[in-house]
Amino acid sequence: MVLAVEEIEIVAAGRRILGPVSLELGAGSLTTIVGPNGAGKSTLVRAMSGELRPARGRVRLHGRDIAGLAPAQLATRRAVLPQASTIAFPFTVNEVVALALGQRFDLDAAVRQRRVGKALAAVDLSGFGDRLYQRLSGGEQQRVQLARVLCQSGEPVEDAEAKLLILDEPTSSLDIRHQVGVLTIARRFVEAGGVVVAVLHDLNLAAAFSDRMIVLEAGTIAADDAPGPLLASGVLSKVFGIDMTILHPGGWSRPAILPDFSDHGDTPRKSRHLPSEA
Ligand SMILES: Nc1ncnc2c1ncn2[C@@H]1O[C@H](COP(=O)(O)OP(=O)(O)OP(=O)(O)O)[C@@H](O)[C@H]1O
Repeated sequence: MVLAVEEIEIVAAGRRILGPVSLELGAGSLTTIVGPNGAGKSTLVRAMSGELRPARGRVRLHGRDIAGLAPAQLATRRAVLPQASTIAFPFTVNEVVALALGQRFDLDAAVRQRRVGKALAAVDLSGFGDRLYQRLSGGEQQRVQLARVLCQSGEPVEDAEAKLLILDEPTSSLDIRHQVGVLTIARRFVEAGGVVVAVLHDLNLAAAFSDRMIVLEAGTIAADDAPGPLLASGVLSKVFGIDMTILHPGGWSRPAILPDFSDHGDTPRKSRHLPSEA
């Protein structure tokens, strides 16, 4: 098992905001975490990354308690894309991505530059290296941050250990092509033996790309299953409090979800502006 979350509880401001939660992530799997605003998704992935200490329970990475791993040991085993990243200094794109290699004194300058270039190419930003990060668009900045994460992780498996990527809303600022691009990168990473866990708000993307979806509701796991059976169970309608129509264009493995507005009068299909209804 690459990551094991064992009965963790996170307490903030005297209140339990997550838990108890238990789950395991194995090599070669892409898991998405979905759920309403405030359900505890970011809290869970911050605990998985070792950033937040649980009040109870523990997180093990490759069998070792994550709380006992030094930052440099953590950095070579897991890489984290946080929900928001601000860079206060006028760094170039190359410099931001190279921050990922800060602790890797074993890598010489040529190897570092090669890794930075490879990561930028993966996110479709070749040629952006000398530009100032602060002057990029929101979506470009998000892709630079993903490049930083890819640069840090390197190969999906090294020394027979699968690497873990933790991505908190990696597609929130991206256009549709780059959303698909980012999740394709995540899929390639797991197909090469790595592990990815991603928080996503887009249920269609989550269903299309993940092996497993975990639904969080009020700090606990409401469902944990492969996308097909999970969507069929109706749990998403219950947790989000909205009727949904599930389409199955490609069979169970690639369902698509549409919100169902049919009980609420004005639906997009019944718009007065459609020529057929004029
Ligand atoms: N440091 C904190 N102190 C007090 N409450 C907190 C703290 N951090 C998070 N919370 C609360 O814990 C709950 C879970 O927050 P979290 O950010 O994990 O939600 P989320 O599922 O990621 O939400 P979103 O979809 O809006 O990003 C929220 O109600 C939030 O207000």
